[in-house]
Amino acid sequence: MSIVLGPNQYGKAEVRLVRVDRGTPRHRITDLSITSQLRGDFRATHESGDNTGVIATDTQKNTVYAFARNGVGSPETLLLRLARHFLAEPQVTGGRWRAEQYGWERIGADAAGGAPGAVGHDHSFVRGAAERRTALVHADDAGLTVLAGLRDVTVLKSTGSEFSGFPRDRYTTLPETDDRILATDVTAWWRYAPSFADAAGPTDYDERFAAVRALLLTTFAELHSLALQQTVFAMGRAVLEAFGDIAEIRLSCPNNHHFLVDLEPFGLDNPGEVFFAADRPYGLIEAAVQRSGDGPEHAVWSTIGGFV
Ligand SMILES: O=c1[nH]c(=O)c2[nH]c(=O)[nH]c2[nH]1
Repeated sequence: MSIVLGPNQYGKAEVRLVRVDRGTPRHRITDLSITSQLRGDFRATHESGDNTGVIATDTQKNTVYAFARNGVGSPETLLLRLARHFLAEPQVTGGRWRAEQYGWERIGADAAGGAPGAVGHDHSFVRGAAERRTALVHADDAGLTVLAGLRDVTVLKSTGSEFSGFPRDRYTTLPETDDRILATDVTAWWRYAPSFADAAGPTDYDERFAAVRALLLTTFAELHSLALQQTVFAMGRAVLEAFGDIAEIRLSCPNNHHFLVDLEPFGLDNPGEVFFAADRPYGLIEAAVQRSGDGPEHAVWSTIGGFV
């Protein structure tokens, strides 16, 4: 038996990049965390420390900043530029480039009765919620694959959610309910079919991201939910029905339980108004929503940890 090197990749993780577009007095900021990882023929460095072919992780980081000098565009476009740049080196045969984008809102943008025209301060911002936009470009022998997604989009509906009809055994204590709070932090990744990037004209990843996000949220809001599982599948199905060039979508949604507090000891009723928001344990509902007849699992999914 001999010991051999298995799959490997390397690069710089979480390169923090803030880009200010100051072409007009009304600045725009793009705040990203980017991870670049290369795959290919890196046997020599692992086996003998021969770094002849190793593109230093420091160089990968610097490339991110240098590319940002000409503008970032969408996270997907920046990642595609990075992928194509590194893939031009003969020893690089694949890789994974990943971005998380943090939201900043203009200060004053939410002020009631604002003046017509541009809303919010020109160059002062307040960091938004925990929500992040995500993007990933995966390269292997089969070519480039683009995923887009979002993380930790916290949503809650105060009615329009039930949970009943589940089996009861000697360990079941959960009461059935026909009216509960449904709350979750939506994390989703969707995979663009090659036809999305191949369409005539520039691919508008920003516009598509906004449309998918809006559809996920309206579906959450409008479906009368009999289970979080039903809501999760409906959100994914709505996206695939609306966009033929999205091949599949995967969702991961914790059930952020809100338990009705028993106020009877205080001589009070509680008609669905006072809740205890538990943070753990939580249900965790995950599903891939796919088109029937699609082939085996796409290789990109094995590169994303902690996801169905
Ligand atoms: O929407 C739900 N799905 C479950 O599977 C489940 N299990 C549970 O205890 N509460 C809920 N809610």
